[in-house]
Amino acid sequence: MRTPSIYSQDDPLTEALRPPESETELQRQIRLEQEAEAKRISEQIDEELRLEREDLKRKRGNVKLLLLGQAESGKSTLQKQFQLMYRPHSLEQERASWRTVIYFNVVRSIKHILTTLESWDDSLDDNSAATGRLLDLTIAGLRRRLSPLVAADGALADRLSGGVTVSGSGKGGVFVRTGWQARTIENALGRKRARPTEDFELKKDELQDPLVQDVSRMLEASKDDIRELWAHPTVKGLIARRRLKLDEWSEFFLRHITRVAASDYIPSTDDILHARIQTMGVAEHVFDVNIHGKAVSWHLFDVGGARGQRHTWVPYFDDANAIIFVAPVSAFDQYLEEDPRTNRIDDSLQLFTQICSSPLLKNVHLVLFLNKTDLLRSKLDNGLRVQKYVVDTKATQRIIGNVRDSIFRGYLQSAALV
Ligand SMILES: Nc1nc2c(ncn2[C@@H]2O[C@H](COP(=O)(O)OP(=O)(O)OP(=O)(O)O)[C@@H](O)[C@H]2O)c(=O)[nH]1
Ligand SMILES: [Mg+2]
Repeated sequence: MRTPSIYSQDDPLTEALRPPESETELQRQIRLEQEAEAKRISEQIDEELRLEREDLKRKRGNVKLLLLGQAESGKSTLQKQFQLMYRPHSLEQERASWRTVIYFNVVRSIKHILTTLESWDDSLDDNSAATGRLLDLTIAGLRRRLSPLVAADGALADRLSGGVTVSGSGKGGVFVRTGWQARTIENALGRKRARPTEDFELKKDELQDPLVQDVSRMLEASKDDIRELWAHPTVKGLIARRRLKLDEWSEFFLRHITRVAASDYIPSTDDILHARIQTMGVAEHVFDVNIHGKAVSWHLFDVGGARGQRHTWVPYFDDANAIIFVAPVSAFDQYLEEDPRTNRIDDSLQLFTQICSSPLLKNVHLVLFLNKTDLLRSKLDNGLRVQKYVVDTKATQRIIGNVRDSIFRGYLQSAALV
């Protein structure tokens, strides 16, 4: 009787694989080696399949979300809101580096006011010649005293951008790439350093940045002059006549100049949400979110919205799960920085139409986020009329009665949804 064998006599496959009765010792050795190698390969394949399955499982818990929209629509601000909700500690770590951005925003605003005043035609003013001369003298004094602060504009821009300039994306805007917060400190110290682990370390470094320290000293010394400039009747008059247009963040920081110019200033969360710096390329932010007890990783891609940046979005379309399209409804009286002939609402509508008709995005969930409604309300309260600005005929036809609703309808119409 044959000894029991692993080769079952009932299974035809096993029967076929049975070694021949006449197998020599050498042949047996070779066969066993081949079987061991086959087993190793099979186990390797099993392991690879297991890893692939795990990866797939992990990916199923991953959500890729794109934040799209024109420049200044509020994408990075929305991303900061996500950060506040899901990774507040990381915003805490960045807090001090936002000081450089806010100083830059303030210096740019003062520069913009002074430049506009330079080209101001005094025949537009109602004041008598004597009062006009007096006002001129006051402004000349302010300009002289504020000039060292205004001169820091270029150095602050370089600190933030690392000296990288972007052509064709607006007039002299400063763009930052992902990870700019840590790089700003590296640039300040002029050497590479490990990522900061403690808030204190970051604050200390930032406070040691000689440029930021200089600007802080100048701001503190100039805060009365800045307040005087901001409250000056000529400046107020130019704003009222819309000959001087200030961005929302400019007005915000100038209103809070006493606090911002204090030597121990650390930006508040509200300040960080108001700070303005343009995004370059695509910046990924990962948030672990617990949804009904299941951990999901949200990969939020915040993109640069200026026209010169939009080509960088396309590689991210392929495997996106959802898009939040950010539309600034208050922008009806504004024009693109990168193309001053194009109304911002018209550009936003066009962009939305392109996104909606892209075949790459046909299976992607789309959220239309109508942003800056607070500014829309205050503009309408101040008597601005949407019809005067928006040239997109489709949207304009709809702009009757409730303006917010009609802009919304314009978006839907452009997307061929109504
Ligand atoms: N008043 C008001 N300001 C807002 C709102 N959302 C954003 N902002 C401000 O608008 C400015 C521009 O916002 P960002 O988030 O930098 O714009 P962005 O879309 O990321 O712009 P790019 O990076 O150039 O594409 C910032 O100063 C924000 O504080 C809003 O709902 N209301
Ligand atoms: Mg941005």
